[in-house]
Amino acid sequence: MTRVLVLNCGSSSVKYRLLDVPSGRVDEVEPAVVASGTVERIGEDAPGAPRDHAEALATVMAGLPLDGLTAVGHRVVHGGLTFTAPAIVDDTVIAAIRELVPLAPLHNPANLAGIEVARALLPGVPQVAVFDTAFHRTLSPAASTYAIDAETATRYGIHRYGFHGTSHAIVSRRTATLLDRPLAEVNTITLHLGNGASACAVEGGRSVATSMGLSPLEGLVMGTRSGDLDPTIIFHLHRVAGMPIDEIDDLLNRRSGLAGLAGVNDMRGLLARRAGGDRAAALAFEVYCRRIRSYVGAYYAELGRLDAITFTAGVGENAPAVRAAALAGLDRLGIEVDPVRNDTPERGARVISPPGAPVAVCVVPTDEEWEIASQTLGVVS
Ligand SMILES: Nc1ncnc2c1ncn2[C@@H]1O[C@H](COP(=O)(O)OP(=O)(O)O)[C@@H](O)[C@H]1O
Ligand SMILES: CC(=O)OP(=O)(O)O
Ligand SMILES: [Mg+2]
Repeated sequence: MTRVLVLNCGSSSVKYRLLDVPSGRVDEVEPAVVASGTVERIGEDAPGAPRDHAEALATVMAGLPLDGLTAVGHRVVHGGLTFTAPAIVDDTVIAAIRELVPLAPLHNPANLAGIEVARALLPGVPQVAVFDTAFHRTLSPAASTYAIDAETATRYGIHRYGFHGTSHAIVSRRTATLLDRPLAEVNTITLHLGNGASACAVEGGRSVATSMGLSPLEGLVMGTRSGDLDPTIIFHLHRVAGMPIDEIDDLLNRRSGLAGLAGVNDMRGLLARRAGGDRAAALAFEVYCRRIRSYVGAYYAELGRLDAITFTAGVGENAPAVRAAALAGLDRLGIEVDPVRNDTPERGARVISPPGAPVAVCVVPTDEEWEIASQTLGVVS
C-alpha cells in the first residue's frame, strides 16, 4: 500500500488530503481518501484561530495516521524558471523557493512553512514540491516576454511565469476525456475562477498563453486582486497620493478586485448583494465577467481553432450566472451557453453548451490535490 499526504498551504489556510493508492500510481486506480480537510483563518486574531501555519499543521498532522507514509506532496506556487517539473525537496530546493518569495508574497511563504513543518515532523519521508508555474514552461518566448528593456528584464527575472498550472493541466486533460477525444487534438481555454483566478489557452495539452504573469496579480479580476491595470496607476498613487510602495502592493493584492469594488471578496456574497439591488455589486460583477470575456476572445485568436471552454474552481464550478454573463454575446464565434444545462444542480464534469455547438462549453471540477499526489508518486517511485 502506498500512502501519500498532500498539503496545499494558502496565505491563510491549509488544505490537506491523505490518500491510499493500492497500485502505487494515482492514475491507475482511484485512490482512497483516508482524510481530508481545510484549516482556515490562520493568523487571524480570533478565538480558536491557529497562530500561524506551523501551529495549524502541527494540529492537522497530530490527527492523521501517518505511519508508513510514502511521500508528502506540496503545492508550491512560484517555481520561477528553475523548476519545469516536480522536485524532491532538499536544502537547495528550499533556498530556491525562498528566493522567489518577493514574486509570490501571498503564497510562497505559506508553501515553505508547510515544507518545513512536514520535514521536521516526518524526517526520512520524501517531500516533493509541485509547482503552479511548471505547466506554463511550454509558453513560447513571444508569449512569455514583457516588452520592456531586455537587459533589465533578464537581470531581474521579469518574465511571464503563469500560475494555477496544476489545475489547468488536470482540467484540460479531463475536458478531453469528457469530450471523448485525444488530448493532443483538443484546443481548450481553461478558466480557473477561485479566490485567485486565471485563464489559460491549452493547445493539445500544452499551455500556450496564460493570464497571470510575473506574479499571481495579473490578468482576471479576483476576490481581492485587481488583475490587469495600467502601470501608471502605481506611479500616480505613489507620486500624487503619496502612498508608499508597500501600501500600493497591499492595495492591489488584498484590497482590490471584488473586495475593492463591492466590499466583499466572496462570489456568493457578491451575488447575494447584486440580487438585492446593490449597484456596486452589480458593477463588480460586470467588470469581473467582462474581463473573462476579453481573455476568451484573445485566446480564441491565439489558438486559431477552439474546441472547448472549461470553467473550474469555486466560482467556475458553482456560479451559473458568471458562466452565462462571461460568455454572453459570443454566439457568432460558436460559443453559446444552454440556459437549462447551465443551471442544472448536477455536479461533476459536464457540457453546458447546446448539443452540436461548434465550441463545447464545459464545467470540470478541478482537483489540484489529486494531480499533486499523482505527480508526487511519479517522482518518488
Ligand atoms: N455556490 C457558489 N456560488 C458562487 N460562488 C461560489 C460558490 N461556492 C464557492 N464559490 C466561490 O468560490 C470562491 C473560492 O473558490 P476556491 O476554488 O475554493 O478558492 P481557493 O482554492 O483559491 O481558496 C469564492 O469566491 C466563493 O464565493
Ligand atoms: C496562484 C494563485 O493565485 O493561487 P490561489 O488561487 O490559491 O490564491
Ligand atoms: Mg485554489
